Amino acid sequence: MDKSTPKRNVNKKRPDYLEWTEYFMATAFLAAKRSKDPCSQVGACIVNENNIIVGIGYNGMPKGCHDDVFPWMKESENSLENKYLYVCHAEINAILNKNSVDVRNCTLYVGLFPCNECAKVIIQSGVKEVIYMSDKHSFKVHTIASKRMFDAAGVKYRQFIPKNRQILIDFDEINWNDQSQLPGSPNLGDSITKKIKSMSILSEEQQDLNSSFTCDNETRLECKDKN
Ligand SMILES: O=c1ccn([C@H]2C[C@H](O)[C@@H](COP(=O)(O)O)O2)c(=O)[nH]1
Repeated sequence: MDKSTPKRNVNKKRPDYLEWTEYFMATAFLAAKRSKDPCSQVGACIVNENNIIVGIGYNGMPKGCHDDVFPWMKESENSLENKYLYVCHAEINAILNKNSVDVRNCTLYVGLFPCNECAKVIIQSGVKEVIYMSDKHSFKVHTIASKRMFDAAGVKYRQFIPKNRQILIDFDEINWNDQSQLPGSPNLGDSITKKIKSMSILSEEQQDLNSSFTCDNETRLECKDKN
């Protein structure tokens, strides 16, 4: 184990677990990493009353409209060459991707306050609450219209205030061979590579592949927008 890692009490509940709201917003931000939009990557995560995720989505081109073919521009004089006529918003994709019968009484976590078109679909689908990260378009008419509709329809909305500005995903964080987790298993060191190499179960070629994997196997979920 890393000498700098503080000792943990293996007989007590882990204190540094993710709270539900952090977990769901982080899931929305992780989904946003799939977006090809060069300017705004938006992710959404829909959760039912039992804290079960029932839909995830991000902004992207519709099926069959290839994202290498359709435009990502935003300021072309020819509006047919701008992305806006084509991109499916994250909220719509999350609702359409649902793996439950419906999303009635669900909560939608989203990176950006929903536009008026998304707000209509959110209301009609029965979502009861929207938790958003950024309200950077609050002064724009489509956001004002969204809030007017949410207020009239009784859809609650509130901004997510993160406890931590960053949540780190480190594929090496969990030491699977830590004796305190798996009594009796050998502690072969912290890195997956070291463990697998010392078990001598991989060919040279596989070990090389595995080493290159461990160079960049860290994903940072950054809450870039503070608004
Ligand atoms: O509620 C929303 C609003 C916007 N989006 C997507 C649509 C576009 O891909 C970008 C916005 O691009 P800008 O360059 O920032 O204008 O965000 C969404 O998914 N949901």
